[in-house]
Amino acid sequence: MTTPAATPAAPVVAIAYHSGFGHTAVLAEAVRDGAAAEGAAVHLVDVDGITDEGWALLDAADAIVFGSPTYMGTASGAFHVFAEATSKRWYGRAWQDKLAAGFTNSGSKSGDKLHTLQYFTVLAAQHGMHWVNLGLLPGWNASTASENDLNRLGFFLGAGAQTNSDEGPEGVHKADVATAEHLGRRVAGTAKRYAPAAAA
Ligand SMILES: Cc1cc2nc3c(=O)[nH]c(=O)nc-3n(C[C@H](O)[C@H](O)[C@H](O)COP(=O)(O)O)c2cc1C
Repeated sequence: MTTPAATPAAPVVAIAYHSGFGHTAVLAEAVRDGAAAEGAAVHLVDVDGITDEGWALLDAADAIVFGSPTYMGTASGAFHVFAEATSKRWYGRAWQDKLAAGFTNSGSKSGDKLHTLQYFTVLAAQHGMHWVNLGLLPGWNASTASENDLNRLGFFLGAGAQTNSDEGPEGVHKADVATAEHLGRRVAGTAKRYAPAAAA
């Protein structure tokens, strides 16, 4: 007698983000859409003034995607306040073995965004989380390439976006939005395979 194949539970992805002026929020929503398209239950958690309900959503997630604008070459002050407050989880190893990933947005093409993504990886490692990288080759790096390529800014650690300093949230580059969607799909797909709760 054959038993039906187990249907894995939908993975739960939480996006812990800050956005001072709404640009990074557009990317958070794109990560959400990508993860949802891959079958995840997704929660957007604005970490600026995070509530008990927000903390509970993060605690219950299989994967937490960190997102922040790059301010002065690192994550924003509000994100750092949140990161320091995660120390309570760190003491109890509450996030051990969850998946983690990250995205950032800034005004310059580079703007030292790599440092923000690296900061997220260290935060994740301190919590014993497993980092999910972007998983894309760099775009826009050949004579035949286009600025509309996925991963047009060529990051490997996570999704990097650039928004012109004189444009509002509607100016977030469509290729960067698509790259953030890709990250959401990748995190949800990885959670289906590896996250303890999703595989249970
Ligand atoms: C205090 C401050 C510091 C900034 N530092 C950087 C930086 O280091 N590199 C950069 O490229 N852009 C920098 N910017 C520009 C922001 O990253 C950019 O405006 C971004 O789109 C803001 O995203 P948000 O609307 O989600 O806050 C800075 C902006 C502010 C307000």
